[in-house]
Amino acid sequence: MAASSPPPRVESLSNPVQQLVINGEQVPENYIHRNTDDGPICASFPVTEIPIIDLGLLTSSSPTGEPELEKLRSALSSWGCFQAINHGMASSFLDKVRAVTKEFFALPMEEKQKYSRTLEDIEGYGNDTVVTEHQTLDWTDRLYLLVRPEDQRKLKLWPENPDTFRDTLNEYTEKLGQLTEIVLKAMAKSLSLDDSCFLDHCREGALMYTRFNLYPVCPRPDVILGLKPHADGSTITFLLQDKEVEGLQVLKDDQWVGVPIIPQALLINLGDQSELASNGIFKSLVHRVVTNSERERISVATFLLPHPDMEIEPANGLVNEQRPRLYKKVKNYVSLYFHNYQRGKRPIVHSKFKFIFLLFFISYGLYRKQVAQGNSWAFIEEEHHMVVHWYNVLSREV
Ligand SMILES: O=C(O)CCC(=O)C(=O)O
Ligand SMILES: [Fe+2]
Repeated sequence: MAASSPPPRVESLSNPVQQLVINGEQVPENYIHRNTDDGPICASFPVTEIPIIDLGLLTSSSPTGEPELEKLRSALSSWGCFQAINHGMASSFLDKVRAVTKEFFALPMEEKQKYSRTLEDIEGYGNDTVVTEHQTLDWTDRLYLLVRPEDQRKLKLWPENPDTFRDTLNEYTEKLGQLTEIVLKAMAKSLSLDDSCFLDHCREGALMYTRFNLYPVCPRPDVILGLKPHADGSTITFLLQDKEVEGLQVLKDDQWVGVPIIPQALLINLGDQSELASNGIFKSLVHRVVTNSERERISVATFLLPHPDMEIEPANGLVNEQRPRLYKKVKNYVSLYFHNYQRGKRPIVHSKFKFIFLLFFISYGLYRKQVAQGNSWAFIEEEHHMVVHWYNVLSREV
């Protein structure tokens, strides 16, 4: 092969991390983070209070709901997540979801491998797809299942062991479906938009995937991550954390901070598709998972995604002359997402208008010209608004 030809395409499945641990194998090189632009990997970053939102108050029509809506808007614009309490699920039920997750991962390897994913599919039991030779792998095993729409479920990948697994997942999905409506409506209300603005993305044919994560005990937590930094590609994500073992960290003001465990809470993360639909007012949460040399950890993440044919773009009410349109229209964002994730990149960057700087450049040029001609400020302002207006109109068509 000529020296200039591209390296061969590497696409394969990696072995379950649990298998490496059981076999006592040396940690393969491709799990080690060599150049951490993202700062040191450290499990002991400060644990900080994440905003707590009472979902019962969000649905209340009395004035007590107003401050909670304001809290929600502020949490999603500054953090991109919140701890949801009073969500209608009993603590004993959340414990049951955690218990079936642990029981599944505790099964013998041959039993779990009955549900193994293939290279062509994202669903099933397994680990990262290796897409490039430079990829750093995550220290985690997963069981990834589509739970909605129900008629698209691949039941052959749904464990029959433990025997309560399927019923528990069914009930959990049902309950998260109810919460979805509450949260998406409140998100719209908090921005003074029509109630259906975010909900419309997730009605007919919307997808819901649940991912059961296991982070086995790791011999090198100083250089290995459970999950590399990412923001979810979803509209929102519901995350049920391990009840005892911490590990999730979020990026806040360029610092990694640990997320405390509130056993009865669900952490709700804002995904890229809502950042985009809110024209950047809400921020999708950048997060990662650190590993632990003493205890394994589990978590259960449920991702809510628009139907792949649905076009998502900044809401009309959030694009104006003061706030130009920041993102392009996207469709099937998740396909873009996976391609980038394994390469450690953020796909939302590709949805940003690259030529927003042009807007400022043109405005500045006009400003200089008008000042030179001695025109009034009001005239200059009017011309600036016209430029922004045309930018908004034209960027809609891209
Ligand atoms: O395990 C966690 O706490 C986070 C999981 C997560 O971020 C994901 O599955 O996308
Ligand atoms: Fe995530």
